[in-house]
Amino acid sequence: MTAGSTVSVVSNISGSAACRGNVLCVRPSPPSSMTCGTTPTPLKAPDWQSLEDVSYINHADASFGQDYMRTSEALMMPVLRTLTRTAKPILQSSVCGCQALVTQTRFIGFSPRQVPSDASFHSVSFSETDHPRVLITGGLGQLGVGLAKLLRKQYGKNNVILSDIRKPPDTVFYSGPFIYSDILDYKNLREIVVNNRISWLIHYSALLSAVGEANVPLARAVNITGLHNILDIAAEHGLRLFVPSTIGAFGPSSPRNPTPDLCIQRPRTIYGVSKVHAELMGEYYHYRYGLDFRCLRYPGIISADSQPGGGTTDYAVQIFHDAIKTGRFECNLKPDTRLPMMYIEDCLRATVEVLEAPAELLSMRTYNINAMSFTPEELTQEVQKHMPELEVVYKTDPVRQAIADSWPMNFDDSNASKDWGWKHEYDLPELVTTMLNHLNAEAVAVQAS
Ligand SMILES: NC(=O)c1ccc[n+]([C@@H]2O[C@H](COP(=O)([O-])OP(=O)(O)OC[C@H]3O[C@@H](n4cnc5c(N)ncnc54)[C@H](O)[C@@H]3O)[C@@H](O)[C@H]2O)c1
Ligand SMILES: C[C@@H](O)[C@H](N)C(=O)O
Repeated sequence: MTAGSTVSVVSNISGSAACRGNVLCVRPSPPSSMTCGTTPTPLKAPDWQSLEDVSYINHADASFGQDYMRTSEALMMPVLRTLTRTAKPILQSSVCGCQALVTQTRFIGFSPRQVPSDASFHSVSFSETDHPRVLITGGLGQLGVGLAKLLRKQYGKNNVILSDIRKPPDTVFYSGPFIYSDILDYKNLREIVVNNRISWLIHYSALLSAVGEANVPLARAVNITGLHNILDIAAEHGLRLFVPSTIGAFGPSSPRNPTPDLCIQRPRTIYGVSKVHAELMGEYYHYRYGLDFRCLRYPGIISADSQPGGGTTDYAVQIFHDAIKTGRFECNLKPDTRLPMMYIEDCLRATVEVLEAPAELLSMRTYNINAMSFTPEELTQEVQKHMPELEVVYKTDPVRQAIADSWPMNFDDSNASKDWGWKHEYDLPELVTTMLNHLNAEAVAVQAS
C-alpha cells in the first residue's frame, strides 16, 4: 500500500455524509440519569411525591448538553428539599405503603455525580435471565460480525443485536438482528437498550489509528464523546460493558519489549489518547459507581473474511489478499517494524472469555492479551514458505511508520493468563496456513460461481 492508498482509505471514511454530519452536529447528549440498580433498596427520606414532579430530570433534552450535570444538580436541590418536606409525613403515615414509593424511586434519575460512592449497580447477570441480551456497536467493522456469530452460537441468534451507521450487506442482514445506531445519538442508544432489554453492551465503534490522524475532530467525537454516551447508558441500565483498547494505548515512553499492563501511557495519536481515556473512564465508573466494565487491549488483528478499518497494522491483512490476487505486495511499514499481532479467532474467544469470567477472578479491569509478534520481513518469509513467488516491496507511509515506531513490540499478557486463564492458540505458522487456506478456498469458490 502506498501513501496514496492511505489517503483513499481515509477519504472513504471522512467523506461519508453521516460521519461529517456527526462532527458538525455533535451536541453532547445529556449524561444519562442513572437508576439505583435493579434491586430496590429500603427507602430513606428524601423521597418523591409523584413521578410528574421530577419528570424533567429524566427527560432532559439535548439543550442540556455539557452543562446538564451542573444544571440538573442546581435544579434538583430545591426539588429535593421541597420533596423531603412533603415526603416525610407520607413516609411516616401507615396509610401509604412503602412499596409504592420504592417502585417510584426506581424511575428517578441521578447523574453520576449524585450517586454515593458505595452505590451498587449490578449487571443483569446470567442467573437473572436465560441468556444475556447483547448489543454490539460499530458491528460492521473488522471484528463485529465475527463476534456476533460466536455469541449467537452461544446465546441464540435473537439475543445478539449488531448495530452500525452503515448499511449491512445481505449476508449480515439476514443472519440475525441488525439495527441502525449512531453512538453519538444518546437518546436513540438509550431507546435501543431499553426496548431490547439489553444486558451486555460491546462497544466496537471507533476510528482506528491511521484514519483517526486524518480526521481528528471526527475521531475525538466518535472515540471520546461516543464513549461518554456508552458509559452513561451502561451505568444507568446496569449493563456489563466491554470496550476494547489496543496496543495503540501506549507510546514512545512506554517500555516496548515487552509492554506490561501497568506502565507509562503517553500515546501520540488521537486514537491512543481516546483509548487511554476509555480505559481510565471505564475503571473510574467501575470503582465509583460499580459499573461492570471489562476491557482488553487487543494487538493488531488479522482476519480473512473481514477488512480492517484503517489502522497501522492493516498491512498484515493486506499481504495475504495481494499474495493471492497478484503475487506482489507493497508494504507501508519498514521490513523490521515489530508489532504484536493476533488471529481473529483468538481475539474473539478472549473477548467472550473475559465477558463470561466471574467478577471475582478479575483483579484488574483492563488486560493486555497477546499471541505473536513479528515484522513485515518475518511475515513475508512465512508466506513465502507457501508461495515462494511472492514479491514484496517496501514503500513506507511516514504517518503509519511513526505510529508503529511508538507502539509496543511485544505484549506481556501474564495477568490475563493468571487471572482468567487466557492462552492464545495461533502462532505465526498456524496464522499463515489458516489465512492462505481460507483465502484460497474463497478464490476457488468465486471462480467456480
Ligand atoms: N482491528 C484491530 O486490529 C483492533 C486492534 C485493537 C483494538 N481494536 C478495537 O476493536 C474495536 C473494533 O475494531 P474494528 O477493527 O472492527 O474497527 P473498524 O474500524 O473496522 O469498525 C468500526 C466501526 O465503527 C463504526 N462507526 C463509526 N462511527 C460510528 C458512529 N458514530 N456510531 C456507530 N458506529 C460507528 C464504523 O462504521 C465501523 O463499522 C475498535 O474499538 C478498535 O479500536 C481493533
Ligand atoms: C492496533 C489496532 O488498534 C488497529 N489495528 C490499528 O492499527 O489502529
